[in-house]
Amino acid sequence: MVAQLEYVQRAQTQQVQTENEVLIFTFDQLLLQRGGRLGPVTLAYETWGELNATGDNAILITHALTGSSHAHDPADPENPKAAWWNPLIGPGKYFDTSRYFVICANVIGGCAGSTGPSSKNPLTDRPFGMRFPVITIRDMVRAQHKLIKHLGVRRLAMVAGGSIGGQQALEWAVMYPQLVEKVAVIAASAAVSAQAISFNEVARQSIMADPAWLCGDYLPGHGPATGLSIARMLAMITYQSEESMEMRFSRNPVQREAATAPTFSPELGGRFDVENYLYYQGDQLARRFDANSYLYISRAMDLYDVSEGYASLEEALGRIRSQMIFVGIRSDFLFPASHVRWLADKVQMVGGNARYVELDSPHGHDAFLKEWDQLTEALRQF
Ligand SMILES: CC(=O)SCCNC(=O)CCNC(=O)[C@H](O)C(C)(C)COP(=O)(O)OP(=O)(O)OC[C@H]1O[C@@H](n2cnc3c(N)ncnc32)[C@H](O)[C@@H]1OP(=O)(O)O
Ligand SMILES: N[C@@H](CCO)C(=O)O
Repeated sequence: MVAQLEYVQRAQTQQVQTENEVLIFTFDQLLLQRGGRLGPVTLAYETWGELNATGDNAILITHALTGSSHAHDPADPENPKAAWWNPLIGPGKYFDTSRYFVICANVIGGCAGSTGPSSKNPLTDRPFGMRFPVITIRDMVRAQHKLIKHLGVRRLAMVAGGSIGGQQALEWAVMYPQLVEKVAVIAASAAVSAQAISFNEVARQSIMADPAWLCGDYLPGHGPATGLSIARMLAMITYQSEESMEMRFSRNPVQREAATAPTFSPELGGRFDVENYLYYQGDQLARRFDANSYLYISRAMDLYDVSEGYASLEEALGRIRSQMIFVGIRSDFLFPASHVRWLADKVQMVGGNARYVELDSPHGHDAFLKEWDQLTEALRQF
């Protein structure tokens, strides 16, 4: 009886607890930045800690391109592989769940429970595929705003994220200046470079060139695995650095059994350890991620320009009221540290409260998923 009552209460608030602790919030519709509307919209999210009575101890964590709501795993809290920001979240950690109510939601366009191209189009009862509308970072943030209102959050103590998560964090500061006390923008800038767009476009072309892509109408489990895997191989190069790849792989021969046997002559591929690493990473992503989501989210990353819709970049950044920290990574060539520093300076120039910190890491862009001590130290400067 009690269980049934709880179910009814949850259903009334459109919040349903699933087996793996991922919660679901559904709302009617979202008006989209590029026109049109999406609805109903579902967000899959997780929370850790308790919201206080005044509703002002919440922290929103925003994820990157292939992430999910699973930023923390209380069942395996010391394992960085169990959840993507596990070493930063938990009781006594930087995002201290004994004091804060930490929230992370899968972005719209994603494939980890939130509405995306693999969701059913209510008009056709089939997956959206390429009928999914173009979505932007601002759309993702507006959907998150609905979620935090639904959860009873009155003011966010912090929004923090890296890469596309950093773009979302920045957008929070500009769109909802009164709602956020502190914002951490990690390895992200005001808009990506031509070089970053180029890498993303080659990745998308490799997905769309795979005959299994079928113009986006592939059946679940029968997607363009080869195209997606090549897209990830390319992207993994951009998440590292020449320095880290030399350190890790150099010209070493394969050190372990090939992850996916290449179909061509062994003389033409699969000889070097770094090749094997890329095959493995490509294969892993093809198993866990939806190719159409990759197209849409990588495009949202390209399209993001914090000044869009404002008279100038200064006008956009002049809206910021939060205390800002910008974290660059010395060896990041996808979001170069100089671009992150430039943005921090711009925020200061328009009167904002911004600080820049640089991680002295050889690990390239993905250092925000590895350099736990440096990240904690940088964020502690808040
Ligand atoms: C933040 C977000 O929102 S996005 C989500 C982030 N998560 C991901 O990207 C999930 C995929 N994970 C990864 O790519 C990585 O673990 C990162 C980016 C977090 C760290 O990258 P790395 O420094 O390369 O990590 P690591 O050394 O653990 O290697 C990653 C994998 O490659 C394998 N690997 C490492 N070296 C080699 C090699 N020489 N040959 C073949 N495979 C290799 C590892 O065994 C590991 O496999 P596992 O994931 O099954 O344990
Ligand atoms: N490795 C991260 C970085 C992208 O910014 C991801 O896969 O989402």
